Amino acid sequence: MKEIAPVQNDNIPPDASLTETLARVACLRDYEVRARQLLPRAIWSYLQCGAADGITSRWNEQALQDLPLWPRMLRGVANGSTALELLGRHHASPILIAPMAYHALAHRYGELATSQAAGAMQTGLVVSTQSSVSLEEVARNAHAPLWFQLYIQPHREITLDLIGRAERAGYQALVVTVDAPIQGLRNADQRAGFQLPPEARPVNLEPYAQQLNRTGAVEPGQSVFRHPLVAAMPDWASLAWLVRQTSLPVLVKGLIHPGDVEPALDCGIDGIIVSNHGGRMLDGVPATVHVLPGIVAAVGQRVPVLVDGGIRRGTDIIKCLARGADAVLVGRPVLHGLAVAGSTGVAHVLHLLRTELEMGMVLCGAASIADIRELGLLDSRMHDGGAVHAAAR
Ligand SMILES: Cc1cc2nc3c(=O)[nH]c(=O)nc-3n(C[C@H](O)[C@H](O)[C@H](O)COP(=O)(O)O)c2cc1C
Ligand SMILES: CCCCCCC(=O)C(=O)O
Repeated sequence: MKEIAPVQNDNIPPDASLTETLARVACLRDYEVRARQLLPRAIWSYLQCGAADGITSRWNEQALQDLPLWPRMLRGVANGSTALELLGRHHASPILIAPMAYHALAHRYGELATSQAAGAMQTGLVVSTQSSVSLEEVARNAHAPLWFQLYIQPHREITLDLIGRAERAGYQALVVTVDAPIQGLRNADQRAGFQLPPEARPVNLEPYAQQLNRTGAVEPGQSVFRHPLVAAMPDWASLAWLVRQTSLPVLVKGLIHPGDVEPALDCGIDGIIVSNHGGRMLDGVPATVHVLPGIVAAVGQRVPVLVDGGIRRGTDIIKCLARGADAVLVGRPVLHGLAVAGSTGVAHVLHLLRTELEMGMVLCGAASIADIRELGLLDSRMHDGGAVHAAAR
C-alpha cells in the first residue's frame, strides 16, 4: 500500500498547523469556507457549483434546513447505535461517500486519501467511473466497503469491461447513474475558465480512449440532439441488460420521479438512490428531500432507498431517514475536507457528521435507525404553523 501521511497537505497555509486548522473547524460548513479560501477559483467552481443558476443545488440544502424536527422525550437511549444492514451487509452508520469525479482536484492523493479516511471511519465509499485514481488502485488500498459508480458507456463492450474490472477488484455493489446522459450546463465553470488539469484524468476510461474520443460537454453551435452521447443515450432496456451482466447488487442513482420507480424495479435493480446529482445536471428540479417520500411510497419496501443532496448536518441525516431513506450519501463536504486536510480532513468530516447524528438521535429520543423512522420526528402538521398545537392535543 502506498504510504499516505495524513499530515502532508500542500493546501494547508504555512501559518496554520494541521492541529490549529482542525481545532478551528467545528462543522462541515467551516470546511467549506476554508476549502474555498484554499482552492483556485476554477477548481472551486467545478467542485462546488450547481448547474446553470444553481437553484437546485441551493434548494437541496434549504429544503433540509426548513424541515423542523419534532423530538420525543424521556425515552432512555443509552447503548443506542447508528448501525444498520444494507444490501445484506453491516454498516456502522447510514452515511456513505457519494461518487464524485476527480478527487485529485482537491488533493494530490485523490481517491487514495479519501478511501484511507473512509476505511478509518468504517464508511462506505462509492468510487466514480471518473475517478482520478484507477478503480483497481483504490480497491488495492482500501479498508472501507467499496461500491463502483458506473456510467453506462456508449459501447456495451466498454460497460461490460468496467463491470468485470469492478467485480474482479472486489467492489460490493454497482451504482448506475442515470441522470447525466450529458454534462449539465456548467455556467460557473465557463465563467471561471475551468479545464481539467493533467493530474485529474478519467484514468478508468483511458484504456478505451480511442472509442471514447469525446466529452459529455455540448460544443457551441452543436445541436444537443445531435450530440453523440445523446445518440447513444441509455434507456430502461440498457439498465435491464446491465443488471443481467453482473452478480453484484445494482443500485440506480438519479431517480426523482415516483413514476420511474416501477420501470426501475422491473429491470431487477436492488436499490434506488434518490438524487439530483447535487443540482449539477438539470437545474430547477426539486430538492431531493422533498421528492423522497413519494419514491419511498412507490417502492413500498421492496428495495432500499438511499438519498443524497445538501446533507451538511447530522440532523439532515435524521430528517432524510425520518422521511423514509435507509441511508444517505454525502458529496461536496468530503471534497472540502480533502482539500483542507487530506485524508485527515475527510475523516474529520465523517467524524463530525457521525457525532452530530448521534447527538441528534439522543436529543430526539432515537436509540436506533429504526427508531428514527418510527418516532414521527417529522410530521407534515409541523408545516401548518399553528396546526401543530392542534396535532399535539
Ligand atoms: C465534484 C463532483 C463530482 C461528481 N461526480 C459524480 C460522478 O462522477 N458520478 C455521479 O454519479 N455523481 C457525481 N456527483 C454527484 C454526487 O454523487 C452527489 O449526487 C451529490 O454531490 C450530492 O450532493 P451534495 O454534494 O450536496 O452532498 C458529483 C458531485 C460533485 C460535487
Ligand atoms: C456525461 C456526464 C459526465 C459527468 C461526470 C462528472 C460528474 O458527474 C459531475 O461533474 O457532476
